[in-house]
Amino acid sequence: MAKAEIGIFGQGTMGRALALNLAERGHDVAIASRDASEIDAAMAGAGPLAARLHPTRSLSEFVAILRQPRAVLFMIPSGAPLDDMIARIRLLLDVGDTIIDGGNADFNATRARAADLQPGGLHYVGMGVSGGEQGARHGPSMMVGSSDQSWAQLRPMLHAIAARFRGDPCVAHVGPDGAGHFVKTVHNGIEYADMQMIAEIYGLMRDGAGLALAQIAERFDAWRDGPLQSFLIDTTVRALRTVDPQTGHALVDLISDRAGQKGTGRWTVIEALKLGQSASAIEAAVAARAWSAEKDMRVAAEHLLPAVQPGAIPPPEVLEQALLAGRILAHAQGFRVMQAASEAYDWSLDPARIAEIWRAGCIIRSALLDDLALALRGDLPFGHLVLSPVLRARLTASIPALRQVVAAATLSGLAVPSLSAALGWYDSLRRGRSTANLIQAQRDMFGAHGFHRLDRPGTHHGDWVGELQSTKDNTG
Ligand SMILES: NC(=O)C1=CN([C@@H]2O[C@H](COP(=O)(O)OP(=O)(O)OC[C@H]3O[C@@H](n4cnc5c(N)ncnc54)[C@H](OP(=O)(O)O)[C@@H]3O)[C@@H](O)[C@H]2O)C=CC1
Ligand SMILES: O=C(CO)[C@H](O)[C@H](O)COP(=O)(O)O
Repeated sequence: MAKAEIGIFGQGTMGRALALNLAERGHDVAIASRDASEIDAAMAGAGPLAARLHPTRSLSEFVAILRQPRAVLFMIPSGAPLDDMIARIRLLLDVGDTIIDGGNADFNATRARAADLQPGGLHYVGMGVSGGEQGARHGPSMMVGSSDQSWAQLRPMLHAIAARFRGDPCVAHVGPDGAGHFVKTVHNGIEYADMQMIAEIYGLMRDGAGLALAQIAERFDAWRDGPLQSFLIDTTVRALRTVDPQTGHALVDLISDRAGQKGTGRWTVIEALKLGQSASAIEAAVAARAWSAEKDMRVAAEHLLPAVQPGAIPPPEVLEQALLAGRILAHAQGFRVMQAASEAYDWSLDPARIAEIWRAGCIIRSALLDDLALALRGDLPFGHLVLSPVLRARLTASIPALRQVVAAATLSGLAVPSLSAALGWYDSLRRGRSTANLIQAQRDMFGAHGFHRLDRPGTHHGDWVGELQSTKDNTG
């Protein structure tokens, strides 16, 4: 008998937590996994909520227990595992049923999957879910890309389980097909930049100022209630204060300094470049993770390349403001990329609503997002957050600190790639006259690419003086 309103395939970290969240809000959920022991563990750990969970042991049993039109949520790795599961389950579904991918997926693949399923009458939803295990269990932030029909079907359940910010559910139908996964991808890109900038400030305190771990934790702790207030600063304080029970050492000092990455940061940068945009602070964060992985080379390089004597590191209040400026700029880059995608794919993304649903539940939730939501609802000259009156004032106050920190780090030979990329972007935007006139001259000289003049219309070429020294050398 069809009993369940939704089915969740994949009972790993996220699938299991979402199933319990739905059950707690009174929804009947069918659960399935390729691994029967995951189902047993999910049922055993559900306590009284087990009454609302319906364990299934085969795909046909899973589909049969779902009310029609069916809604099947996959919480498994994107890519080949998902494609394989879609190929199997589509044979069992009926016209009007909906497949939802709640994992982190490349939005291009989401669009292709939606287009592939549509002729057979199946709906496909790409839904970004953020908040990690705790978010999924007690209230995630969700970014839904779907048809209006699928949104109407899913909305009551998603509203019920979403995180709430002052009563507002942190879930939105952001656009069609790939829009939800695109927005989630950019969310993760911002997450990468925020984490990297926090790590850069930690590095300045550790390697520049020579502070002990407890002192660094104290500094971050003091920022928890100020303008940097956020989930990621909270996680930083907890990380810095956790002691390994086996050794009695600070756990963070025992963790290998090679960062992992599953792809969403990289996708943000790739899509930004494809759209003719730059997300340089996010790119620097992706690159920093990649460089961190080259541990053996770095250890060797420390002895082969000249050391730099660290100079004075700015005081905590300056570090705090610098981190705030960097955070604002990373978000501004992310929102700029989303705006470009919205135009390119005709999505009509509502950036203010996106900021609103990121105010609770997700990994990048922070006090800043409330300001961003306000700024995005207001006047946004040239579509740039850095020009909104709210953020202009914030940046005017905090950019001098960012300059001070980037300068001190540079002179001390301490890498702050994300903070300095953010500052470089800000300084590029801030100049009415760039240096691209020289680039245009070079392009015309070596490739006859042409240029526009300030004093007359049309495309022109230069009558360049002299000859190229390198050409003379080669022919001589
Ligand atoms: N963890 C997090 O903080 C977040 C994760 N996500 C995304 O959610 C999705 C699930 O992540 P998470 O729950 O953390 O991952 P887990 O590794 O905890 O669970 C993955 C689940 O997918 C199943 N699975 C793996 N490969 C296959 C396959 N080839 N066919 C069928 N099932 C398969 C696993 O089964 P088995 O145990 O048998 O391998 C398991 O049930 C991912 O797309 C991830 O990117 C999104 C937001 C946050
Ligand atoms: O989506 C998330 C949060 O929003 C996940 O935590 C994400 O998988 C982390 O990415 P990575 O493993 O690349 O650091």
